[in-house]
Amino acid sequence: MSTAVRARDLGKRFGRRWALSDCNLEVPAGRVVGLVGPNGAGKSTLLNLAVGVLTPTTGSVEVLGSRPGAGPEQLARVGFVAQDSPTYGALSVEDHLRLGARLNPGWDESLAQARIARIGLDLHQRAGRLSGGQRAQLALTLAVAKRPELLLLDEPVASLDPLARREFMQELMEAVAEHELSVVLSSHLVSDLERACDHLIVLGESRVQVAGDIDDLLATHHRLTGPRRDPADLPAGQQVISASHTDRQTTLLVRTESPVHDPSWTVSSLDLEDLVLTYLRNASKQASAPTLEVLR
Ligand SMILES: Nc1ncnc2c1ncn2[C@@H]1O[C@H](COP(=O)(O)OP(=O)(O)OP(=O)(O)O)[C@@H](O)[C@H]1O
Repeated sequence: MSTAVRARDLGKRFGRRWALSDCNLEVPAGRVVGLVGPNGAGKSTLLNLAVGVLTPTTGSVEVLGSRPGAGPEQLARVGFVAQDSPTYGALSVEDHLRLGARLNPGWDESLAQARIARIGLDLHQRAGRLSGGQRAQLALTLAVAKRPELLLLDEPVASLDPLARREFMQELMEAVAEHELSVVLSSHLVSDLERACDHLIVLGESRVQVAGDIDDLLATHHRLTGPRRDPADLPAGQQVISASHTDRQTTLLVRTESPVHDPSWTVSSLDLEDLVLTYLRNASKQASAPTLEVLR
């Protein structure tokens, strides 16, 4: 199976602050990947590293088997829509399509025209006069019509109203089905991604908290509720992600490849949001825990 994005010990530091650190990832091709995390988690940094806009401070990243931005061929294989769907305000929709055709060797003019017509954009309208949602659709059209193998989208629905959000994701899914794309898209909200994505990367406090196919993640994480006990007593292979206790009762969120047979537990499944929030809570607890530090 080919790999869309592979990161090895990838890190990026701005001044004294690590925007991303110790990032190890292997994203299979053909997936729609949701990249989720709160403000400042490192999502844009990871996408900008993957597209070659930023260079790593540590480690390496490979996209479709090559270094990001390695040359014109590599650039043609990757579509990128940066945060806030950048377009040229003074240029019309038609000018954008002409620019796309001029700059991209694999440009699919009929795809671009059909998409613009379907969305209902006026070819003569300047991009500066379009609504935020329309600009996002224009930017997505430019990225899709270059016929990339991988599409990287940085918070594409952030500025859209709920209906436009839904339509945008629908359009994206159609593009994925029609053109066998791999997609990585970032968001703060799991609910934006739940329907569309089959793979998830959760970033928190500049680190990957958990990553994997969503079906696997949901099948291997369970909530266990039962009489109060020490999580350290669990069998090997049951990794405790979070634990909470009352006087009599313990609730654990565990990750395990095997079924839980212990009859003293009531085992229930998690939804994706529970899972993401648990990992993010852990990350912020670790970040705020006091650490010994050598000051220079
Ligand atoms: N060019 C830069 N110079 C300095 N610091 C930066 C730069 N870009 C990002 N950072 C810092 O790196 C951290 C991660 O930022 P990043 O934009 O990757 O997060 P994000 O998850 O995309 O956030 P958001 O959801 O708010 O867009 C933040 O603390 C941010 O302030």
